Amino acid sequence: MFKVLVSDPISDLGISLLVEASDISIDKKTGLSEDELVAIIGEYDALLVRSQTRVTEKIMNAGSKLKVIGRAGVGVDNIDLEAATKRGIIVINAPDGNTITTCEHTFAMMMAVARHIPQAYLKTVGGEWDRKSFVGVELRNKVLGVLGMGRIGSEVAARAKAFGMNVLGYDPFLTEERAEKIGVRKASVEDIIREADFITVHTPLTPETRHMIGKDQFAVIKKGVRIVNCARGGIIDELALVDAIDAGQVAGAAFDVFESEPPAADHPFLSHPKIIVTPHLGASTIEAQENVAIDVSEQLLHILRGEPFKNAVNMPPVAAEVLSKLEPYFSLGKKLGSFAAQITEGPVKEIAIAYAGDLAEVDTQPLTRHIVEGVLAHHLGSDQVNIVNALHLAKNRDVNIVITKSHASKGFTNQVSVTLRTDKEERLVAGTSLNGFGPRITQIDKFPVDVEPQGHILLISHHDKPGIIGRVGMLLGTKDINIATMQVGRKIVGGAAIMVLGVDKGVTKQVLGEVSALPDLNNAKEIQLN
Ligand SMILES: NC(=O)c1ccc[n+]([C@@H]2O[C@H](COP(=O)([O-])OP(=O)(O)OC[C@H]3O[C@@H](n4cnc5c(N)ncnc54)[C@H](O)[C@@H]3O)[C@@H](O)[C@H]2O)c1
Ligand SMILES: O=C(O)[C@H](O)COP(=O)(O)O
Repeated sequence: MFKVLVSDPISDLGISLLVEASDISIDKKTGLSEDELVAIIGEYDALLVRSQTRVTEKIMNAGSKLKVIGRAGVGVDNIDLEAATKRGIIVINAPDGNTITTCEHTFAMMMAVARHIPQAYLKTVGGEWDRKSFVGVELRNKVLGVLGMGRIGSEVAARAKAFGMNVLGYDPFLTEERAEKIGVRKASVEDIIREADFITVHTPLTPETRHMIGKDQFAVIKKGVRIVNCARGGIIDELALVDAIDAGQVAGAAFDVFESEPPAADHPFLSHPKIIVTPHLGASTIEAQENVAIDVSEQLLHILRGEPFKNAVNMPPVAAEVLSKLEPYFSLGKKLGSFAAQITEGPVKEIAIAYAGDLAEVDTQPLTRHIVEGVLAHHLGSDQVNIVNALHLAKNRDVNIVITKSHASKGFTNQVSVTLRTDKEERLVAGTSLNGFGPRITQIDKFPVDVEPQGHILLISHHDKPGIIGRVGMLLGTKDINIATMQVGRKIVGGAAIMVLGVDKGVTKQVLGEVSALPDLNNAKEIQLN
């Protein structure tokens, strides 16, 4: 049974998938402090949050069973991603579910600031019939500058066109072709600052976007501009904005987000007549909350159940067509890494991975993660390593990872080989996935073999002499160890050879010692693959 803690208000309908799952138990505890979370997080396999819960390193360190943090929404700036990656905790989000909702809120804010709606409402309900103070402006024929043309920015641009606005878009990834397709003019930040009557920001908050519009930009910004921020507090310098409004440079602003949330009671936005605010409501619709909760719940279930998943924030995304090529090799890759680690003496200095065949054509990094996980888990413990932190842990331990690729694959469609280098030796294990037969180990060191990577395996190195197989079989028989499969490999008659035995149960060190002591035998090792 997996335990999931929901620590922010998340749609009940959206998480019904989790509620109904027989292998999941859910606790909802919202509004907890960091210390309160630290005290209970140790019980949970997964944590589900929105933007209120700050998931700090301290909380993760206390989450000894924590495998995944799900963010029902886009922004993950409330989650310490570096700490999560270090600890191998997968962070997932729901990037698509609240796009339209936030875009619509942006529009509501833009229209509200253009027509002074909140200010007029307050006066009207206060008993005043003031029609003079609230003369607004039309959106039609105005220039809208959109900073950040991702999911939300692009939807805002599309709606702005329907309002007859001329849209300028800036985004480092906006190509001329895409701009043309969306119907916006590709512009620079400077163009937008100089030309736009309305500016709306839709970027994440990064060191680069922090105070993207600040004192310097307000000094040259088009007089009378109105500014909307439904993305993240801090993209626009709040104090510089207040000064620019007071100086008559900016006509008004509409903010859904703040540099610090909730803002202090004396925050200048809260009492400014030309600034309208909402309390981070961009994603707060019934539809969006259901969407994001459904998306994140689905992914969370996949992760807890060990199934493939998408939208991991602390791992690069994998295209569906790449994933379909790599997926048959994930379990094999981990087993090759584990096999190699179990037969290699000394601390690993280098993991050399060779991809041959069709695999050479795709981005194999996800598979590399599984292989490195297999290698490191043998030494660090399988509860300490996973595909999220495997590369990070290898780097921290100065383990060099070398990848080579070639199109030739010795007759197999694909072959993956893992070579571990230590101060003492270099060992190689290679494998493939055979259509209809599944994963196979195809080579151990220089010896070609055909071994199913499963269960208890005895790897015996010996001299190729008559009678040796019988002696090993006899000895194991007297110890009540049944041999399920057997493979022998040699390069030349009478030379060095290996024997790979699949056995039905584990072999004690003592039995291994006795096998190794048999005449013409060099050594025997047991490998366990789950
Ligand atoms: N107010 C809310 O409740 C709410 C709801 C949803 C999303 N958001 C926030 O809105 C923002 C946009 O969300 P999205 O889903 O569109 O994200 P997205 O990733 O689809 O788009 C962000 C875009 O910003 C661009 N960008 C990055 N650095 C930039 C820079 N220096 N200049 C210009 N563009 C830059 C990226 O290239 C990307 O295209 C995020 O900050 C998200 O957290 C807020
Ligand atoms: O990044 C997001 O998805 C938005 O800021 C929404 O945050 P919320 O889930 O706390 O409303």
